[in-house]
Amino acid sequence: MSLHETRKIKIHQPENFQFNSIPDSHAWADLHDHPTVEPIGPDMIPVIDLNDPKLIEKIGKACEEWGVFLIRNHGIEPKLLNQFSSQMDRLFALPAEVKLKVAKADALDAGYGGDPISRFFPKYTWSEAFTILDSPLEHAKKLWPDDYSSFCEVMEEYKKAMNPLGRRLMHVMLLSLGVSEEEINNTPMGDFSKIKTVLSLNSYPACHDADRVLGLPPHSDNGFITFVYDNGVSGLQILRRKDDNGPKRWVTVPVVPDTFVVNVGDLMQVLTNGRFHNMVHRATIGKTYHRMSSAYFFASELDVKVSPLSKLTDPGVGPLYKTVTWPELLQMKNSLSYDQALEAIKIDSN
Ligand SMILES: C=C1C[C@]23C[C@@]1(O)CC[C@H]2[C@@]12CCC[C@@](C)(C(=O)O1)[C@H]2[C@@H]3C(=O)O
Ligand SMILES: O=C(O)CCC(=O)C(=O)O
Ligand SMILES: [Fe+2]
Repeated sequence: MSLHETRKIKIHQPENFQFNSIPDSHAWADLHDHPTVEPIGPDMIPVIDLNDPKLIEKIGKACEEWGVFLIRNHGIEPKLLNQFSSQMDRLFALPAEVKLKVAKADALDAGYGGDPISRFFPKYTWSEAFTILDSPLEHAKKLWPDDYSSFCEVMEEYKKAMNPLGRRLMHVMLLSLGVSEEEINNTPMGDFSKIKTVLSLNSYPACHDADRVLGLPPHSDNGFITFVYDNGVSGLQILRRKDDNGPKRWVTVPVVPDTFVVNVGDLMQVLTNGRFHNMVHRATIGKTYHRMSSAYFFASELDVKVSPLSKLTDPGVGPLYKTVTWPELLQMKNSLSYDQALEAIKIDSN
């Protein structure tokens, strides 16, 4: 099975997002299903310094309690991040007719278009995305026939720099659960050829009626972990998950310079046998500022079967999830209700 065997997507970019009033097709009714709160007090999302002597402990706690945290001192050069942001600006500033030259034919293809999850919701999103599966070269040549190399170089460099960071974090996460180095080496992260990464660039134009539109509907990511980097405009919100006796609420992720947001995805939940939980999040729209973000999905190669680590399965209970590949998860999200994929591979322990 490939990532591409999915339903067709239609491009639903509103005409450069210029409307006097929000069309019904883009007006969401249920954005206030839960209250939105600021990240303060008990809702303060952990910010973790990767040089912290208590790193393993802190990451483990953040994954168990939150499923999301910010990292600083991550080692990615500011110069590269500036170049990366400039290329994102350059891409989304292109006229709509140019971007549509590299439109995705299918929801999970590389290229320009909407995000794959919007198909599961009755309204369109106020966003556009550009997905890089392997090399962006073919698409960049169509977007900038005379000047495509700088985009490709920066995207490749970004992916190359992020890969070891992904490995390092996954390593620390598993160490925090008491998994030994040897066991980690037997997981997909122990073998470079078994990791697959995808880079998605997202653009969320400002909207005068921002409370009625949505950038990305609530979802969890499918891979192990995702790194989000944005242009300093807030908009990402997470659904507070930890059962802290409080009501469910959307917590706005703070904008902290020089950090990445890291979130736990579905494959990580499977690998850790539910010790770490995926994290539901959404992207909201601002009234004044155009937000841009990138999501670097760190997952396993398409044919790698991910199953709970034996070290993390309870002797009497066994694994909680059946073995699954990344495309199988995507496929299940396609054919079942969007949030039922992990339920579908749950092993009934009775
Ligand atoms: C490989 C990919 C990861 C992704 C699906 C995609 O083809 C490109 C888009 C990614 C995205 C973004 C929004 C949420 C998500 C779950 C989705 O449906 O499309 C992720 C997918 C993922 O996490 O695997
Ligand atoms: O834009 C963001 O902050 C989040 C993007 C995201 O969740 C995704 O691409 O899966
Ligand atoms: Fe996401």
